[in-house]
Order: sequence, then structure tokens, then C-alpha cells
Amino acid sequence: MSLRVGIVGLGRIGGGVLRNNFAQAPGGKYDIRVVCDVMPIDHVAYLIAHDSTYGRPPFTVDYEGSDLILGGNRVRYQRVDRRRSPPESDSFAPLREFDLDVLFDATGTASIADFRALIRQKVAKKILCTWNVTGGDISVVFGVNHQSYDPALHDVISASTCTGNAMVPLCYILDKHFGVDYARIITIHPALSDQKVLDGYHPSSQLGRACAVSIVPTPTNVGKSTALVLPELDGKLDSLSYRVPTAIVSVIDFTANLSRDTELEEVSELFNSYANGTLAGILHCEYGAWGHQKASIDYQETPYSAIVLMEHLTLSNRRQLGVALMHDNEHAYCRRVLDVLGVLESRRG
Ligand SMILES: NC(=O)c1ccc[n+]([C@@H]2O[C@H](COP(=O)([O-])OP(=O)(O)OC[C@H]3O[C@@H](n4cnc5c(N)ncnc54)[C@H](O)[C@@H]3O)[C@@H](O)[C@H]2O)c1
Repeated sequence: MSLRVGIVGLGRIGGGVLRNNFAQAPGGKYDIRVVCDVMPIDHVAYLIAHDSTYGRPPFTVDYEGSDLILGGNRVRYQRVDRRRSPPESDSFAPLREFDLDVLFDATGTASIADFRALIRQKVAKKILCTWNVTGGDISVVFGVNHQSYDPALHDVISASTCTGNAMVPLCYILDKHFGVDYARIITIHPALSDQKVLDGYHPSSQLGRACAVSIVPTPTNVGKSTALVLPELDGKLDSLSYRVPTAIVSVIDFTANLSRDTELEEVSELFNSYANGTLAGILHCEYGAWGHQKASIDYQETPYSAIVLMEHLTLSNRRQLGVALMHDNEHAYCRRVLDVLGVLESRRG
């Protein structure tokens, strides 16, 4: 029997996972039984059917009563606003009838207390979320540490972040083969829904600046996300993000001080051997088109967690490595979420 899944939060990522679930298999890759958000159901249908980034989905969209109808498949819609009800209020009680194996939370607004309450109240057996919630049981980056998931130990699972999924495979390879003494990671990230369209109040002041007219420097947790999976790198990574006025595809530019001398050819061969081997589908080595470099939009809807721009690999003093990579921060991440759901399905008790 297919994994029984519920989703809370139908924004870019929750909606993207729903879309990909039905795009990959006509009946749905997993048995998504119920989805929740604060919006009325007609708004949900409207946003699934019309997507400014990816266009119309490859299946029909409609709704009837409290059911969404996606490619002929009925998925129950439940309108909830967790902010109005504390965890102990059992506000997700109506979800118990769906006998969920996993509740996937893509709101970005829940706390570990919310998640523990949902497990205690038997709303779902496991919680999978889209950020490194403080106090979670494990952060899983598919391809690197997904085999560490242990259903007996892990109830609240993070699928890490989009940048975490891009950085961890690279850091894993570099640390395993050369050692990493230090790395500075710069991410150039499309605007997100936590930014203001025009100047206004935001608790993180810089995110309150008009997002279409500025490059906005903002802190990022990519160093922390990486060290959660590769604890030997804790304290060795600095990071900074620049939010830019594009809709999709992130860049990561990082410089790593390696612990031993190497040659560019060795690094290049190593990346290629992983991309064609154990990290196939996760890591991709990009050489451009007929000697020409592609632009970020060319990577929209690519499934790879990290696409290394091989022409821009640099090495100085045989130890200081420069790497530039791109990734579709939504689509590739949604694909990884589906991969992690596959791990949960295969280890289901
Ligand atoms: N957008 C990305 O590139 C990206 C990539 C990886 C991970 N993430 C993470 O995914 C999460 C969501 O990001 P997003 O870009 O999809 O945001 P989003 O704003 O597009 O979507 C969030 C959705 O959750 C709903 N929501 C929020 N609080 C809720 C509540 N209390 N009860 C019910 N519904 C609620 C909102 O109505 C919205 O539809 C964040 O944690 C983010 O860090 C985002």
C-alpha cells in the first residue's frame, strides 16, 4: 500500500510537492489524502491551476465541496490556521480519520512543540518538514544521509532546505576526499514570499525592502544546515545570502580551503564520478552548450539538487577551491521531498 500523506501549507513548496506527486504518476506517486492551508478551497484550486513559474500542471484541476479533484483524483481539503490554536488544542483532530503515515509540513511557521503534539495526538505517525526545525530528530539530505533515517528513533524529520540539499553533497565529497578546513558560502537566491513587494515593516528589516528593485543581503542557515548532516564541518562554514529579483533558480558560489594539495583534474574527475555514480540524479556536472554558458533560467524545472558549472571550477595554491553551482530551488527541492517520502515508505513499520 502506498504511503498515506497529508500536507499542511500549499504555497510554493507544499503546492509543488502536490503537483509533482500527480505529475509523476496519474494516480499519484503517494496516496496524498488530505491537504490543508488557511485559504478557501477555490483559492487553492486557482493557485494549483495557474502557476506563474511552471505554467499549467499536466493534469486537470477542479474542486467540489471540500474535495480538490486533481487529474480525476479526489484529495480532501481542510482549512486550518494553526496560529489561532495552540498545539494542545488538538486542532488537527479531523485529520485522524485519514490514518496518515506522514504529515508533510511546508508552512515554515510550525514549532517543534506543534510537531510533538501532532505525534502525541496520533494525527500522523511521522512529520516531515521543509526547514531545520529546532529540536527535530534528523535532517535528511537525500543521496547523502537518507540511509541514517531510523523509524524507531526519528519522528520529526527535516528534508533540510533547498540550499542545504545543494551544499551537502558537495561538502560531503570534498571533506571525504580532501578534508575541508574552512568554506565561505554565498547564495544568490530568488525573491521569496517572506519579502515585501514595496518597502514596509518586516521583523528582519532588510526583508522589508522592496524586493524587485534591490539585491538584498540576508543571513542564511546554509552553514548550519550543512553541519547538521556533516557535523565534522561545524564551525568551519560561513555563509551569506543575496536575495535577487528573479522568480526561480538559485546560485551558490563557495570557496573552500582544502586540507591537502590537489589538482583541478582530480576534483573534476571526482565530481564526474559521483554525478555518474552514487549521486546520479542529485549532482550534475554542467559544461554549457557548444562552449557557451547557460543562464539561470535554463535550469528551471531541472531535478538536480546541485548543478556544478564545471567551466568555473578554480583552484589556487593547490588548496583553495572555487565552485559555482545552480539549482531550481523549488522543483529540485520538491523532487527531494518526494525522494525522502520514498525512504519513509520503504522503512514503514
Ligand atoms: N521557496 C523555496 O525555494 C523553498 C525551498 C526549500 C524550502 N523552503 C521552505 O519551505 C517553507 C515554505 O516556503 P514557501 O516558499 O513554500 O512559502 P509560501 O509562503 O509560498 O507557502 C507557505 C504556505 O503555508 C501556509 N501557511 C503558513 N502558516 C500556516 C498556518 N499556520 N496554518 C496553515 N497554513 C499556513 C501559507 O498560507 C502558504 O500557502 C519554508 O520553511 C521555506 O524555508 C522553501
